[in-house]
Amino acid sequence: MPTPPLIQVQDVSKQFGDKVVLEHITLTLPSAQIFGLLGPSGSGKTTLVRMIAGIDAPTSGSVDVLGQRMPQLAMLSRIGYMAQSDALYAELTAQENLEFFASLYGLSGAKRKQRIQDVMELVDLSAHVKKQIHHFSGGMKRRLSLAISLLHEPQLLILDEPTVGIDPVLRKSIWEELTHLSKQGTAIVVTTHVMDEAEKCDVLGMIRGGRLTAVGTPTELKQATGSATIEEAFLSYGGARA
Ligand SMILES: Nc1ncnc2c1ncn2[C@@H]1O[C@H](COP(=O)(O)OP(=O)(O)OP(=O)(O)O)[C@@H](O)[C@H]1O
Repeated sequence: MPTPPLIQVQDVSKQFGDKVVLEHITLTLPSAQIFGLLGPSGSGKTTLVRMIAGIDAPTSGSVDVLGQRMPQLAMLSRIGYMAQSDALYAELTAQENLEFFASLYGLSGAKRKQRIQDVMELVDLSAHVKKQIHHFSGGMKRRLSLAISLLHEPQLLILDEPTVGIDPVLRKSIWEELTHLSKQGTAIVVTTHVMDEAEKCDVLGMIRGGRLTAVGTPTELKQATGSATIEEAFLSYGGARA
């Protein structure tokens, strides 16, 4: 049997009440790579990635991940999701937050300890594990949220604007890690406003007003529009300045 595509979004539309937020989105991502979703504020990026993560369901159309129809509870252990706003317990320490989420993912004992140590090193927060979250800066909370999404070594990692509020040095190291994870076989879906991040994706989808206006590698999208930069390509596909 042929391997199913990693992600198959088929004619997906989404409405909230009367408001149409996504219209007829069809998108196939065949295998593990870094897929970036670039679009202005309010274009529907979060809505689309939430459906790929299985947190929300389409109004019409279908979403399949690794051959499984979404949303599906059993897929949660294979997907890591980092939302735009941090879902952390402010009264607990970083360690306690990590232990809580690790137990949700069924991690225990030595494995749990090791994974917590690894992900905290990765986001450069090892020195702050004993600190309560309400003492964390915005950037530290983002980094902890990223660490949590990686705890269970998901096959598919979905990151909604992961580097907002993170300084350029750490942003670079996070992107190096995403590239490293991708090379090891983790599929990554990331939403962004930032053009230099978009350049680092293997494939980009441009979204505007709930419609996918273009999909291709950064080079393909620049060539197709005769643009020197992704920002120019994005503008020529009708995007407002992101
Ligand atoms: N639960 C909801 N109920 C009603 N409208 C919603 C809901 N969630 C999202 N929307 C609307 O859907 C549209 C798309 O929102 P979405 O958050 O997906 O955009 P986005 O591209 O991720 O924006 P941003 O970059 O600002 O996060 C917006 O107009 C938003 O107000």
